[in-house]
Amino acid sequence: MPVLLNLTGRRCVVIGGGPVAERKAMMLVAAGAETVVVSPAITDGLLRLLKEQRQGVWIEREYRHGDLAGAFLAFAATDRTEVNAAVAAEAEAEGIPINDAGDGARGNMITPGVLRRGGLVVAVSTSGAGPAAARELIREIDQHFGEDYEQYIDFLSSMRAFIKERVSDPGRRKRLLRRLAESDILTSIRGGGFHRWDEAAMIAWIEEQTEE
Ligand SMILES: C[C@@]1(CC(=O)O)C2=NC(=C\c3[nH]c(c(CCC(=O)O)c3CC(=O)O)Cc3[nH]c(c(CC(=O)O)c3CCC(=O)O)/C=C3\N/C(=C\2)[C@@H](CCC(=O)O)[C@]3(C)CC(=O)O)/[C@H]1CCC(=O)O
Ligand SMILES: NC(=O)c1ccc[n+]([C@@H]2O[C@H](COP(=O)([O-])OP(=O)(O)OC[C@H]3O[C@@H](n4cnc5c(N)ncnc54)[C@H](O)[C@@H]3O)[C@@H](O)[C@H]2O)c1
Repeated sequence: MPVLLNLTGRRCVVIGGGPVAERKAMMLVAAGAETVVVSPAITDGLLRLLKEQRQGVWIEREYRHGDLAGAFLAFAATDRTEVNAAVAAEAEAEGIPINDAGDGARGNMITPGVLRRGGLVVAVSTSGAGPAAARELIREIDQHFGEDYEQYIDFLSSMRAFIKERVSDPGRRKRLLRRLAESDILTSIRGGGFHRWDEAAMIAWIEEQTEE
């Protein structure tokens, strides 16, 4: 069951500082998490992120039991199986979800390949069968989702908020939201002929749907 987590301000701990840890930490910082990396050495990319941009904290030493205190999520990404296993055991004991980059099955959460277009999120997972294949599929999907989707999601977001604010009857609201999802706005955005709707246009659309 894939879920999207809101990580804003949440403490997330990454153990290890190689390219794999860098990928996980970048994702956490982008999600607004309070990111903590514990590792005696880190990649240049992580150094830039954590020290120069001050987006997160680098604890410059090996993992110690207790490093996961207060963590919302934990990531074990060292190149040492016994360390990753110890991190996984601490997380398990503390009830903290754990991603083990060296052994997907030992952890209880895996990171899928992800494509984002504004609010649109496409995730691809092979359930650990072939992570490189997940990455390739994302590249393929990437070609099918242009910037037009970003505009489309923006439009859906403002229109949905407007409908929720103006239409109180649940049945009518549901019908309108379904019509909205079925509308050909995306086609018109793609054709280049779409202009942001003002309040009058939104009201007109709602009335048009109600008349039919
Ligand atoms: C999608 C992506 C997201 C991300 O990491 O953020 C991701 N792996 C990526 C790339 C990648 N990983 C590996 C290669 C080398 C080729 C190969 O082996 O196939 C490449 C390709 C590359 O680097 O180009 C090796 C590898 N990966 C795992 C193991 C251990 C094991 O098998 O359990 C080993 C063997 C290690 C060893 O040999 O020791 C485990 C996991 N990797 C996952 C995710 C989770 C399952 C996702 C799924 O399948 O749904 C899972 C279970 C746990 C996790 O890490 O969450 C990311 C694409 C990022 C992007 O888009 O750029
Ligand atoms: N999940 C994935 O996507 C994926 C992809 C490739 C490899 N892997 C696995 O993940 C592991 C890490 O990959 P990498 O390329 O980043 O490895 P790496 O060897 O480049 O980096 C390992 C990092 O772990 C740190 N480290 C070592 N011992 C530590 C300790 N006791 N406490 C804290 N940090 C410690 C090192 O300082 C280093 O920064 C690999 O060994 C492999 O098993 C996973």
